[in-house]
Amino acid sequence: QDLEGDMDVLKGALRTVQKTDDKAEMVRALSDMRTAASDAKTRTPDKLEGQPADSAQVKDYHAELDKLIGQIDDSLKLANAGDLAGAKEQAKQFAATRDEGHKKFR
Ligand code: HEM
Repeated sequence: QDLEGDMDVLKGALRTVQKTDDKAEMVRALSDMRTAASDAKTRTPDKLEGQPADSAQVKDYHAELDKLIGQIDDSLKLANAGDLAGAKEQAKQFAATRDEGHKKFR
């Protein structure tokens, strides 16, 4: 799984999160997003190729993905509690993190 593949999973699973009314399906989609975001942390975007692992930019890349993972966990908590509307509301915040990440690293 490369970074593009991780991003494609994020995109597809987010669409499921936004439209499903099935608790198990939503929990699965959010879990898939969590796995993809964690995997993305092990990849290097082209823009950061050659940057040392401890550089400010690489750290910021990881921090942006950790922010997304934290938001996914908040949504997962709600979904697991059966609050699908709340989980969807929380998932609206993913887009801002996505846009931030893309502006800086895509
Ligand atoms: C829910 C959140 C996100 C979604 C839905 C999303 C979706 C996508 C999609 C659809 C692509 C194009 C992939 C392709 O070419 O097939 C992409 C590329 C990319 N995204 Fe995201 N993204 C998200 C969050 C992030 C975050 C948080 C970061 C950075 C911290 C990030 C960094 C990148 C980079 C670097 C690329 C270019 C990858 C490449 O083609 O090599 N994305 N993203």
